[in-house]
Amino acid sequence: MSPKERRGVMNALKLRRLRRILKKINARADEMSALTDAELSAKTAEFKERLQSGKTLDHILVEAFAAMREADKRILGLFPYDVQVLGGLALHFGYIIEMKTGEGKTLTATLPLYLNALEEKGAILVTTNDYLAKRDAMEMSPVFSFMDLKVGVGVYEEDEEVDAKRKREIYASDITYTTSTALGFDYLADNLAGDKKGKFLRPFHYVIVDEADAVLLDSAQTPLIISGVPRVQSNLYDVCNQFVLTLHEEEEYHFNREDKAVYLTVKGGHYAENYFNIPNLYDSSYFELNRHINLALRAHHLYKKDVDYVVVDNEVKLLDNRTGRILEGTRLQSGIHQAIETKEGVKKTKDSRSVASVTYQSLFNMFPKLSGMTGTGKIAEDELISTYRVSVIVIPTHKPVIRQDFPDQIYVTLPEKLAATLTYVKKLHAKGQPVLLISGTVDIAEIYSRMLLQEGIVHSVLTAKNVAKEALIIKEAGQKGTVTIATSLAGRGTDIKLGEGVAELGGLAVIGTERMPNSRIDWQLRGRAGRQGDPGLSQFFVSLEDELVQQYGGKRATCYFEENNHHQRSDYGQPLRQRRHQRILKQAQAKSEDRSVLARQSTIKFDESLRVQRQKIYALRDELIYDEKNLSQKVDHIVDEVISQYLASNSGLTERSLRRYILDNFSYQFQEASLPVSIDNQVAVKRYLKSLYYSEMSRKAERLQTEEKKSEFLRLSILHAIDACWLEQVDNLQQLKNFVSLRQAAQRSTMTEYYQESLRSYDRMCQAVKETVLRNVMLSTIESDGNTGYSIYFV
Ligand SMILES: Nc1ncnc2c1ncn2[C@@H]1O[C@H](COP(=O)(O)OP(=O)(O)OP(=O)(O)O)[C@@H](O)[C@H]1O
Repeated sequence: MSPKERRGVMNALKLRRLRRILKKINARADEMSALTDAELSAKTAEFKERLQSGKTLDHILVEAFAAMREADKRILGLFPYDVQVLGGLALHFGYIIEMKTGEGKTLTATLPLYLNALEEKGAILVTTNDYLAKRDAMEMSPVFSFMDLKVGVGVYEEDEEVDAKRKREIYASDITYTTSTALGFDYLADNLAGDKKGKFLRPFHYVIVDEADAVLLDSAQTPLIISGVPRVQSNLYDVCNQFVLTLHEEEEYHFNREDKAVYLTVKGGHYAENYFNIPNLYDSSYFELNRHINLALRAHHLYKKDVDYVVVDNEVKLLDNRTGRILEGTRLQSGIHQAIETKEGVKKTKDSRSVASVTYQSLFNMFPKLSGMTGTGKIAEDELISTYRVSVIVIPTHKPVIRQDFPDQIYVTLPEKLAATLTYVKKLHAKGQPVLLISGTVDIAEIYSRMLLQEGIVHSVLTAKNVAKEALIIKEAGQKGTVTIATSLAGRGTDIKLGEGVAELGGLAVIGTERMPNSRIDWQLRGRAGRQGDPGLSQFFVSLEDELVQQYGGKRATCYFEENNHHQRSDYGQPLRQRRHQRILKQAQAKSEDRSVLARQSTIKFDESLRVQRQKIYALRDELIYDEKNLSQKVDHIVDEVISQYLASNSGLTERSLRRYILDNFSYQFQEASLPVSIDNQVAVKRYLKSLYYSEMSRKAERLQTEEKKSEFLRLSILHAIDACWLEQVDNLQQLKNFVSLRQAAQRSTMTEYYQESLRSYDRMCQAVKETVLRNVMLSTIESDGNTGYSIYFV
């Protein structure tokens, strides 16, 4: 049995189990429809009671689905089809469901959301953009309120100030519609809170991720980052920029375009040692220099002006290379932005460091129950299983898909492809068939737009600039005679209904102007036609000059292109018909997909130690925030440990060094003429240092007056210490990651090295936290405002 056949059998088996439950749900339909409105909505309270008395979700599953299905019919006028109930069941059981576009995923999700919200721990639906989150929440909330459940929306207007109290209300809702980005940033913000008042999230419970493959895989490369305090600006940018200008490719540095990797060769390493007059570039004392050389190399070779960024008004601004738009306010992290600024000779901005960051993998893996919906999940199942431990079920369509997917038309050059696409569009347009032309980038979309204008064909262009407006336009893309040009992101998640008489013309025609970096996106694009059993067609036009082929097509494709890239060919303008060209295309796409999988795996591996450390730190913070007992004892213990450690590691203690230690850690005003202990008597020194601590604590206790305030003071002292040291550590790990990737050149086992070093730095951080706690309690000042309030100033 081939892997594909095996998957088919597995899928059928999974569906069989769900179908048995579906049968039971169907059997309850009449009983539910006989209920009055009041009786139906009272079901919610009844289910909750049953859960409280020890029943599980699976006990009430059949009845709850049947009740919610009836509510959907009464309130929304939509009775979920059998396939939607199957989809809903799979979502409840923690699968990612593959449901074709237009099959009604929004309605499907109401069933498992309802069931899982009954446990009163919250159910979250995550979509890809604000517009969809708001739209789905608005459209579905009538049925949830009818069933006595509250709906919250986790996305806000751009200028809206949302405080923790309001967020707490939103996340306390039974069902929250939000986006992956909003949820990620909220998670980080919640864990930066200094007290209970600032916390707003409940522990994660159940989530459904819409467009699961896009969120869980494609976006998973870019972590969400909250940036903060600027790092001290380095002057190494300029010297390293000068240095890399003197290097020769393949001599002193190696550049792999496919892997997007650039690094010094062994010879380059020696050259750097000579250039900077240092003994060993890879020694840890030259960490910063090495890092800056790496940054400069990357700035020069991996980031292209006008492709990856533009320089406007003496500022480097990043471009979104999928849409070609400027990403306002977005900056590259960890010094690469500054390295590009140096390369372009513009003024360097401050290099801010990341205060907190999380990847989608870590975020969604925190949910005890994760499920998702997508039009194209099966292709990526292996990766979804290995990364998220969720498997995929393909849900059959309500009506058979009758869309025709034609084989690609492949041309040698871009102009041939453009001309052929235009001819095809004109042919379809002449008979009134609506056309949706989808391009990979804004540039190409604009070229097509100009060509259509020259032909006098009226059309709309959508480039994902204004999601809400574009949703309205794309809704109309199925009307007779309509031509719409869109980038692959524009208008997704919007249903395209066919206009009158369009079905007879063959339905909507989706035309792809290039193959996308992965076949899942191709299928999503095709899926915009032929929804719910509508007729439709899809056709891709491709050239050997396309980015995908150029980058991943290999030598044979490049040679063939170079030999045939001229007008004199007898078959100029004709599509290439040999099978080998289809094969080249397929292999190029497969290679591009493999690269992305590898890149994601590497991100996950790097993220692993950060994830483990972050969870420990966040748990520690929560313990401090919610559980304040025995803080005094805890701090006593920490102080004792720090002092012992200090004495143990300073056997040759002098009076001068002890004085310095006291000034740095115990009191700025320490002025006693002679120390009242013998420096050789460690026990006495320790006793003396502790006495300094105790007397300072009693001074502070007097100021703070109540036990409650004293406890608050200690809590803040620890929290500040953790936050300050953790901030360093996040930044450290980021730097370490860059540093270690650089060492890949030296063929060491980079991951092992990274894990070992990150563990060591974590231990160092824990020690630093304790030392900072001591300094915080000793050196902080408390100012009372004359009434009952006071402010604490930490060092
Ligand atoms: N059970 C149903 N009965 C009648 N109409 C339905 C039913 N379910 C969904 N629909 C309609 O089908 C259309 C498509 O729904 P929806 O946009 O949710 O599909 P989708 O699967 O989410 O699409 P996309 O993949 O674009 O997100 C909507 O107009 C919806 O009202």
